[in-house]
Amino acid sequence: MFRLPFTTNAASRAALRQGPWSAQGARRCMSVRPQELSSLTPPPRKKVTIQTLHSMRKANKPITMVTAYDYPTGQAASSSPLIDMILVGDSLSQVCLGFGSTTQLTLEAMIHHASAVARGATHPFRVVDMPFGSYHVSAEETIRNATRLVREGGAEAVKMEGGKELAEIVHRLTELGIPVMAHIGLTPQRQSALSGFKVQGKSVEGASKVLSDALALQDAGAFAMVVEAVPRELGKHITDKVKVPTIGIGAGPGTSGQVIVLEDLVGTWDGHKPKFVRRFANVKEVRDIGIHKFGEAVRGGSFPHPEEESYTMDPQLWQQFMQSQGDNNLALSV
Ligand SMILES: Nc1nc(=O)c2c([nH]1)NC[C@@H]1CN(c3ccc(C(=O)N[C@@H](CCC(=O)O)C(=O)O)cc3)CN21
Ligand SMILES: CC(C)C(=O)C(=O)O
Repeated sequence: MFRLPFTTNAASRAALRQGPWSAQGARRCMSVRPQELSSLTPPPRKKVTIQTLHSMRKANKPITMVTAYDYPTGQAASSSPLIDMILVGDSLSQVCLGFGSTTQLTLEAMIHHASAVARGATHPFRVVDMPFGSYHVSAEETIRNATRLVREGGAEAVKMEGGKELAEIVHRLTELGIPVMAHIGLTPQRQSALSGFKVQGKSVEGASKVLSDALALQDAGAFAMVVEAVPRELGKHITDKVKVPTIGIGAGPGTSGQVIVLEDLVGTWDGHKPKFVRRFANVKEVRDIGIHKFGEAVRGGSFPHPEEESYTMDPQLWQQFMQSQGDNNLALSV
């Protein structure tokens, strides 16, 4: 069921479902009577599944994925029918929690945030990152942690960073019914071992390592893979060689889809900006103007407006109350 918060009647729900992406829809909404709306609105976007994603890859229809970290961003990521997948990425650690790297994120924090995203999300397929250390110790512990992400975090699949060394655990999880999205190329959790955030697969050996990781993880059962920060020639070549969807971030236009951090694309993150980030909106500016205007209005005494933005009490009851307090000043003070 397609859920929309904030609305109380069927007509406004239908109008909202039409959404800001459809200028034509908006015009129609204004020109027809509410009871006619439901017949004009397109059906809500169907729930995206692994099968949907595999069909899209086959049909060469680019797949879209954005990150989300909490209930409102889960809703935001679901606000367009053009978004297919949500990633509760461990970039959460930096973008949302203010840590210096993704390695500081705990499993508990990830579960806390992923479950909020799941409550806000509608049709997109939800993937949750396994935090650093949560899939490193043993198969048993990895399975226990992935299970918690599914059961408590609402994950429909988990993602883990690494190459062929993960093939065995990817196979195990897949067999148990926990779909795994691989993450190859630049793996930010290994930032220290890689001596920084560097484009991967630029040398002959490097390119062949990333390709062999992709093939090994596909064979192990990964249903899709993130390919991060590799030359675009390699991004395309890997996509041609594997059958599962490749979702690129800094891997060029030749992958099956693209993923980007939500705060990067809407412009609320003003930290480091990798080359592959495009800012599609400047929400930070709008947000900060709003906050400043609130400050100005309170300082200037124009907020809140006494009638429009506050409550009042029956004058007789107010009088009784003041008398009960032994106070003879009966005038309303505000
Ligand atoms: N806001 C945000 N966006 C992200 O995409 C992101 C995060 N945070 N945090 C976790 C990881 C870290 N990521 C990063 C971070 C930096 C570069 C980066 O600066 N890359 C260099 C490559 C330079 C080269 O080797 O040529 C660049 O300049 O783009 C890439 C990915 C991607 N992830
Ligand atoms: C950058 C994307 C792919 C990611 O893994 C994250 O947001 O954590």
